[in-house]
Amino acid sequence: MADVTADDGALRRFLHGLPGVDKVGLEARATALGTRSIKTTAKAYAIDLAVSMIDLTTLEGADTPGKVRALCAKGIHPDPTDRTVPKVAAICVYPDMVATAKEALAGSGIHVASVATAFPAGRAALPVKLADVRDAVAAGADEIDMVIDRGAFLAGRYRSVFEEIKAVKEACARPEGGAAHLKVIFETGELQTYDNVRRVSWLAMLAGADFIKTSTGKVAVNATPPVTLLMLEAVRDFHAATGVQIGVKPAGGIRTTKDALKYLVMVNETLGGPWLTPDWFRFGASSLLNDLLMQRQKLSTGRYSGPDYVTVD
Ligand SMILES: O=C[C@H](O)COP(=O)(O)O
Repeated sequence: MADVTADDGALRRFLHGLPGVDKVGLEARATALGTRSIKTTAKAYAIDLAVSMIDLTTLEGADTPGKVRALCAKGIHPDPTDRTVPKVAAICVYPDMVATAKEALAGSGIHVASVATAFPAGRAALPVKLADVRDAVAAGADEIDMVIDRGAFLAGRYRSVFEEIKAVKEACARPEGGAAHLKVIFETGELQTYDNVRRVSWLAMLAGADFIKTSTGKVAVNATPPVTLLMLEAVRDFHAATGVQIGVKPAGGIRTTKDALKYLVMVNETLGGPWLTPDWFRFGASSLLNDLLMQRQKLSTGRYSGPDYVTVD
């Protein structure tokens, strides 16, 4: 693929040259994939897969070290009475909680993800955003979830967004070698059109995103099936054009097993097996795990357990 990022004009021409999104077709595809039925054995497998793909999240101003430690314990053993339940993929916290989470998760293999770049609004000068990222990486973050500057994107300043993502990617490097993985959050609920979602997906992937993520969970409209499907298709097309595999993370408002399974069907149908692992697909969610545990219990015993079975966050 030619270097479409060589200068401002080339980048703009490329992004505006992407095919326009057929809104009706996209929404119909997302609805159709959401109505596929899943057989009981496949459902049990899919529930455990979904658990293993969760970035178990707490992003509240009132977060305390105790709350973060409790969340980490839950991520390691989601059901203390049943050690066959898999662990989650990551615990997602603000940068000042990274060290606490890192310590609580030591030896578990669960990653610490941290939001950065003045999450959730993304409104700060670049040096402040980069300091935020370096702080989280120095504290031990394995993954950085940055937010893009939606104002710049909507004003058509694509180069600025591109350069910011590149700079954040560089700030993810650890002095001792290696780097935190970079997830780029679009806040799709603020991007106004599906065409913008397709453009920003390509922009982020060209700039070096390891993952593209829908939302912060902090605005009115968060992850939706059509937007996620559009991003999965962009990842498929980027892979076909460059050979580079990029991960996808819908986040915000995904609370039920039914919804999670719809997303897994979309991944399977759009990208296939290579993406059906926690390395390449995640759910950003604070309460989805509880519903997955309840449905898992229902599948194995035929009934829902009592209200004390899962911890209520
Ligand atoms: O990235 C994760 C989201 O902030 C979680 O949103 P949620 O509380 O709606 O699950």
